[in-house]
Amino acid sequence: MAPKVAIVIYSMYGHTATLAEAEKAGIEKAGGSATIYQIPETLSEDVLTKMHAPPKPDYPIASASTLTEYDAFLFGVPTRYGNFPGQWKAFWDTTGSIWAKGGLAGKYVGQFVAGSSPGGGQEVTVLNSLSTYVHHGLIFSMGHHLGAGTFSCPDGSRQPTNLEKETATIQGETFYNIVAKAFN
Ligand SMILES: Cc1cc2nc3c(=O)[nH]c(=O)nc-3n(C[C@H](O)[C@H](O)[C@H](O)COP(=O)(O)O)c2cc1C
Repeated sequence: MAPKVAIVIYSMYGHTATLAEAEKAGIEKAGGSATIYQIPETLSEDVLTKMHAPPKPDYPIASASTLTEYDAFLFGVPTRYGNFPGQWKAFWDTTGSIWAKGGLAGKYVGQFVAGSSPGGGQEVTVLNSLSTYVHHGLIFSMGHHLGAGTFSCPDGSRQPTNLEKETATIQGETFYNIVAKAFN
């Protein structure tokens, strides 16, 4: 049976979304498939406009039940003040009970990141806080100690390079090959 993989992201300016597509390409290259979700936005349209955020990408919104439908996850996490965004905290707060009850034990997780400067964030806390719940949690790291990554420069103008997208694709392919072994 092939594992079902969800790539779950928060992306305000599109960098994390670009890496998510590259990760998905890697999973497909390995013979798997993946669905990209985004977690709910918590900021108002007015605030998003003031932050010059473009319209959201057209991905389905992840919910608590989403997490129970998949075997493995790659989380796309942009950096906010050296940590993960409040949107991710709000999502864990609403879904953490599922993780806490062990309802997702045996799931595999990995992550990739975006920031304004190389290594700008401490997003590892997303997985650290989760891995206490998720047995066999697979924290797969490639290149940057938090998985594939990109940086946007302070004005957001720098887009993910081909090398960064290639690293994300390699991470997706490798992640799927490792997880698929556990399902065969
Ligand atoms: C409120 C705010 C705080 C940020 N804090 C950091 C930070 O601490 N370190 C960093 O490297 N980048 C920081 N950034 C830059 C974002 O991580 C960067 O724009 C990244 O590309 C966001 O990913 P996205 O394009 O998918 O939204 C911040 C951006 C915003 C809007």
